[in-house]
Amino acid sequence: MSDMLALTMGDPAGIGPEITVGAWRALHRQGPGFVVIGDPDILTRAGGPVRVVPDIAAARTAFADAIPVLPLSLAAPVTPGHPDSANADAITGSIARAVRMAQAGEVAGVVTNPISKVVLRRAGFPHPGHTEYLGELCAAPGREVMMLACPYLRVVPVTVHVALRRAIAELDMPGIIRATRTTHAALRRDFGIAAPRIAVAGLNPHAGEGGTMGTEERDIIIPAIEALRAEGMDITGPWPPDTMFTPTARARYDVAMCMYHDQGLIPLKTLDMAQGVNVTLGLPVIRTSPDHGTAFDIAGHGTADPSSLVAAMRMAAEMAVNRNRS
Ligand SMILES: NC(=O)C1=CN([C@@H]2O[C@H](COP(=O)(O)OP(=O)(O)OC[C@H]3O[C@@H](n4cnc5c(N)ncnc54)[C@H](O)[C@@H]3O)[C@@H](O)[C@H]2O)C=CC1
Ligand SMILES: NCC(=O)COP(=O)(O)O
Repeated sequence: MSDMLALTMGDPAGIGPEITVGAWRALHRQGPGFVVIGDPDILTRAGGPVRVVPDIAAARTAFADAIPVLPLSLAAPVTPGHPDSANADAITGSIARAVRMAQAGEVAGVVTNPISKVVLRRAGFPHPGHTEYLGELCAAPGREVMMLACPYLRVVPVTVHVALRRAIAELDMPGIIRATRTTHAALRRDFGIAAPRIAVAGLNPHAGEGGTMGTEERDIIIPAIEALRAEGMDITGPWPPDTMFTPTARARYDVAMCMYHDQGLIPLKTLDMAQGVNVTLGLPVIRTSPDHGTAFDIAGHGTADPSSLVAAMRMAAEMAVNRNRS
């Protein structure tokens, strides 16, 4: 099994280049090692010692001394903080190449730098984000599940990048069951949790208060929980969302299945944005990323914290070891 990871360039006008340099500084002695698929000049400008390499073997050799880069050309010059949709093909091309390398076994996993969804959308990119694009690249559309994890909490949003009104309308029993089965299997295979304890959030205040504050719990969430329990899962809920993230409540579960994006991501990022990692479950390739975005407001200032990218690298390497073992 390869011990190297592929790191995508992300949006070159965001903080990706500087956190890449910061992550290399944190990891170049002990690893995990990584190779960047991106523009070497942008990384040099961000302060990194950079070495252009022809392949993964050369990248492994170079990693202790410099950031190894498999070069990729940009269509437009880069000004930090000012993204340009002209670079969309290079940004998505970096992701596609990283996935091909993982599929070929050249790298143990893919770590992605942040992209801007709106910048890619303007260039015609049809996906809401990496997660769905990865499903397509792995020929497994619809199998991908987003999870965010930090040392204190794991959350899976059952509905993801849709307007809140649509998330509520689209919430259904098959969606909850699919996301929970994928999460259960991934916690066993990639995270070494033999019998995952799963907590399911309600959608409405007080988890519907017996149907007086909403009926989704009664009609959708409870039937899904009962079906999953019948499969043998250790699963509880629906829990009132306002109290299920307290320290006492969190001690009772390994993952919280959340009904919409912000229900899970707000507690996670509030608890520990610096160590938060975004993981894609359910795919044949391992993929992690920092939990934050492109941070255009501080790009090029030299103040971006690389901790989340470092945590993403470490988590991808640990997942690869667990997956290999299982
Ligand atoms: N995995 C990915 O590719 C992700 C991409 N995004 C995209 O990023 C873009 C910007 O999203 P926002 O909501 O503004 O979130 P953001 O995470 O980029 O920024 C939110 C705030 O946190 C700060 N921040 C973020 N990362 C930081 C770091 N490493 N060090 C220091 N400060 C940091 C920023 O300066 C900003 O004030 C959007 O287009 C969004 O779609 C957002 C999340 C994940
Ligand atoms: N809020 C999480 C996020 O935006 C990451 O999305 P993705 O690009 O990993 O699909």
